[in-house]
Amino acid sequence: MSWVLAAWLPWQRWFAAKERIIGEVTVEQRVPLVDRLADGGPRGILLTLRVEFTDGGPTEFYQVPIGLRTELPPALEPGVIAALDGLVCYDALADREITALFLHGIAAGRTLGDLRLVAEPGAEPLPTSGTRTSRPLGVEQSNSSVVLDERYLLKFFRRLQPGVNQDLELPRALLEVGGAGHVPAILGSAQGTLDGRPVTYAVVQRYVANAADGWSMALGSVRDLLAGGQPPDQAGGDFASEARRLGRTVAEVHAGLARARGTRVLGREGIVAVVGEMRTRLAAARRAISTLDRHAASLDVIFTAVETSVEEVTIQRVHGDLHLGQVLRTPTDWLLVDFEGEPAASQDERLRMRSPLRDVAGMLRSFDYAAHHQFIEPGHPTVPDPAALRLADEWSRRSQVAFCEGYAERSGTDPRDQPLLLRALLADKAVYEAVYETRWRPRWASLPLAAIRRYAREIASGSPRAHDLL
Ligand SMILES: Nc1ncnc2c1ncn2[C@@H]1O[C@H](COP(=O)(O)OP(=O)(O)O)[C@@H](O)[C@H]1O
Ligand SMILES: O=P(O)(O)O[C@H]1O[C@H](CO)[C@@H](O[C@H]2O[C@H](CO)[C@@H](O)[C@H](O)[C@H]2O)[C@H](O)[C@H]1O
Repeated sequence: MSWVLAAWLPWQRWFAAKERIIGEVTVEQRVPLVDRLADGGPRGILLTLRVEFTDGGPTEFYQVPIGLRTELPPALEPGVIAALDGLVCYDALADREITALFLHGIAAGRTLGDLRLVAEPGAEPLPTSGTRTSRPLGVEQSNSSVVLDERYLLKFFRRLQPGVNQDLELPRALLEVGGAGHVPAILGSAQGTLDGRPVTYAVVQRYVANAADGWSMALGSVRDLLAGGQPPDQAGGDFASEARRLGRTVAEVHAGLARARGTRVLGREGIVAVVGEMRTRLAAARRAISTLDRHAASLDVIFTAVETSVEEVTIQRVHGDLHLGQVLRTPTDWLLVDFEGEPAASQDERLRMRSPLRDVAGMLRSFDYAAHHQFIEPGHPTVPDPAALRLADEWSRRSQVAFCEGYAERSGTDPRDQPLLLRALLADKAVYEAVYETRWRPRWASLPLAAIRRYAREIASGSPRAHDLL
């Protein structure tokens, strides 16, 4: 079984270590979930896999809910892993008879081997039986989520790291301080132990059915704008009021996280350490993307400016990977999802306090992505039409400014009032994105690379003025 999984894992979207060569896969834990083989149903097992690599670097752990059946219904075929001893073995994510067990198990407070299924204290109770539908969410994601009865979202954290997952911890923290209005309600979780420490296998949230994700909304707005050919402030596709509202929401979530987990002030030494991380990230990115070499000196100018001129930075727990795909627009509000931080981050990195401007920079980058996404669509000319490019730039700038204004309305401070730090964070995020895209979606890499080129040019042409950043 281990060698079968070793061959199967690298092909899975959620397998994070794409660039490393697997040495060995062993089953770290095996939790029997159900055995209905005798009456034509599935046998379900939750496997925790220990993955070692030939480079001798850090071990990683992944979970795979496995199903075994004598005959596989067609809907489960995409998940097939192998045929084993007369049974078909498959990733059980699409199997309602297995996924519903988590929902019902949480409702009943069941313990299965090392796995504890726990209802969230004070939350709306989950059903103990009778779940009729279960469908994989079917969106681009780093983990795997399933929608049950169009009402509950069961999210399996594929790569397991010891410690309570931040996607559970931070929404809980917000609830403690009465600030959970901007996140989907957490209803339950699956907990276990890994390396002797608690680990979160999965969470159940309220599925927000009547919502549009920010990324799709932004793309729609840009499309409308280009179809009309009017400047964004006169066109139907203007996103500024949504961006302003989103800025307010993000500021409120930051205020909630600060109330719940506190803040600290980072002095010069701490700032130098943070800039050191940015330099390390850039150096690693340059090893993977040689075209970054020509911009490195300019980016370093801004990093040095932060080190030498920024006296102190207030830090706190933040979202960690905020972008338009992580926000949902309901009829009344914006909600934030996925507090896990950047997918490749270690648990220690995820727990670290950061400047809230890191999230602001993530969202500002996202407006830039949405505005320019049209230019990387298949069939689009390699050199964009200058008029379309001008409109896209204007859409991005208006959305960024409106977001900052909304943020300032609620927090009392405009992110643009910290131009050096904001610019360094924007550059750092774009460097992260360049690596992410090169690894996962090479066609998209030109989006952050174009931004890095632009930042480098702006930095080289003089020091940025406070409100002139975006
Ligand atoms: N509670 C929810 N209700 C509705 N849609 C959701 C919910 N949580 C997440 N989503 C959608 O699913 C997508 C992926 O979720 P996310 O938590 O970001 O997964 P991952 O950590 O695997 O990337 C989000 O971009 C959002 O559009
Ligand atoms: O949502 P995840 O936590 O998996 O975040 C990762 O994937 C994102 C893409 O799905 C990636 O975001 C980048 O692309 C988005 C559009 O698809 C864009 O809105 C973001 O601004 C851009 O960073 C994210 O960086 C990565 O960590």
